[in-house]
Amino acid sequence: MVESLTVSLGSRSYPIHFGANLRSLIAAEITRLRAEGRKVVIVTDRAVAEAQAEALGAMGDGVPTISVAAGEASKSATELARIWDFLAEQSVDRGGVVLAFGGGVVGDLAGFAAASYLRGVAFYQMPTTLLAMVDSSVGGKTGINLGAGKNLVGAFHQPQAVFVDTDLLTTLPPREFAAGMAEVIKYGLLGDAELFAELELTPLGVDSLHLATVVRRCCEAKARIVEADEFETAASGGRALLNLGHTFAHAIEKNAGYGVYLHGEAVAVGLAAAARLSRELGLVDDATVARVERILTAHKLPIALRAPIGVGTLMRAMARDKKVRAGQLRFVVLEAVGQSATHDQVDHALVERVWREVGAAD
Ligand SMILES: NC(=O)c1ccc[n+]([C@@H]2O[C@H](COP(=O)([O-])OP(=O)(O)OC[C@H]3O[C@@H](n4cnc5c(N)ncnc54)[C@H](O)[C@@H]3O)[C@@H](O)[C@H]2O)c1
Ligand SMILES: O=C(O)C(=O)C[C@@H](O)[C@H](O)[C@H](O)COP(=O)(O)O
Ligand SMILES: [Zn+2]
Repeated sequence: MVESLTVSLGSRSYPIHFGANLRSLIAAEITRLRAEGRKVVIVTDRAVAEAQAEALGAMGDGVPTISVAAGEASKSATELARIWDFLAEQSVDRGGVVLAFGGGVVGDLAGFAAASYLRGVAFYQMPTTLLAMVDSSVGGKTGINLGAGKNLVGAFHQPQAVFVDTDLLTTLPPREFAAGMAEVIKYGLLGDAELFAELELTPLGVDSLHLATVVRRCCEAKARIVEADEFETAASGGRALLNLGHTFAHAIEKNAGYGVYLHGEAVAVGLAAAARLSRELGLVDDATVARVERILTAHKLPIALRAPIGVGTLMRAMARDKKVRAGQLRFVVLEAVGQSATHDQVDHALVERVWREVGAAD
């Protein structure tokens, strides 16, 4: 059975479909689009194309497909240009449709190619990682990395629809499943204390009977946040809350070298750091920090850097964060488990102390 929820954004509204064997639904959608004379292309990565060859074949029989190398390094200007060239070679016109079949890397990259090619063509998301199902496939943030920092070039471009089939996760490597759990735990921390408590009691695994329910709950949370603040312009709170842990995480990803920490692993260290920063600011107590660290560890996620990176280097990378205004860092902090807020004017000395606590070097 297919269940759906709508992300309500006026003319940019779209459904998120949940169910098993959604490939037949998407195959039908592709057939409908092609019957209307619309050119459909698929963007995926090589590991997904191999692990999910059957699903890809069932959906994309005869559909031109481009595969990028698996991993964060593909979120680059080089790969973006390769996809633009592919779209041109395939004579994709303004009625064209890009289907992103993969994790967050494929979704962000293909989504930005769709946002920019011919000044914008339609795209669909079929996420294949836990992280992409609960977070990156919803909300329309697309983009690539620069040497200077994560996601520094991109666009808001909402998909036409998202197809979430948790059966695709059976081939996902355990380390990648754990990385997705960092974003799930993020949802608990930023606004769903009940979800957090459930995960504390029973860590979620790929075999958990309620996996699909948890995925849907995260999508619902993200949909409501995005509906309220699509372009992340709220003066406080709003969509920026989805960035909990990310001011730290993006500095780690950039400085360790893209791909050394999976995004979710860097977010896990970032969540631990955000909890510690919230304690420094007097917002939460030691017990809350301990709960955050315990739940991350229980889901096989890091809570400290694996190898030291200099505090100065990390602080300089943070200055590139997209939440910075007039040179001031903006952090997402915890007020309790299940309650978060944005916080401006944080003393840099406190941030440096937190970096050292999670393993940064002088
Ligand atoms: N746009 C957003 O709102 C948003 C939100 C969160 C994260 N992101 C971005 O998402 C990216 C991380 O996404 P990710 O964690 O999905 O990583 P990913 O896209 O690199 O996928 C993880 C790995 O798993 C493999 N894989 C994917 N699905 C598989 C499957 N079903 N079976 C076997 N292997 C599979 C991939 O080939 C890859 O090697 C980062 O670039 C991050 O910045 C974006
Ligand atoms: O959708 C959002 O908004 C998010 O912040 C979700 C994050 O998990 C995601 O990593 C996002 O790509 C970060 O965006 P950025 O604007 O901080 O680069
Ligand atoms: Zn993220």
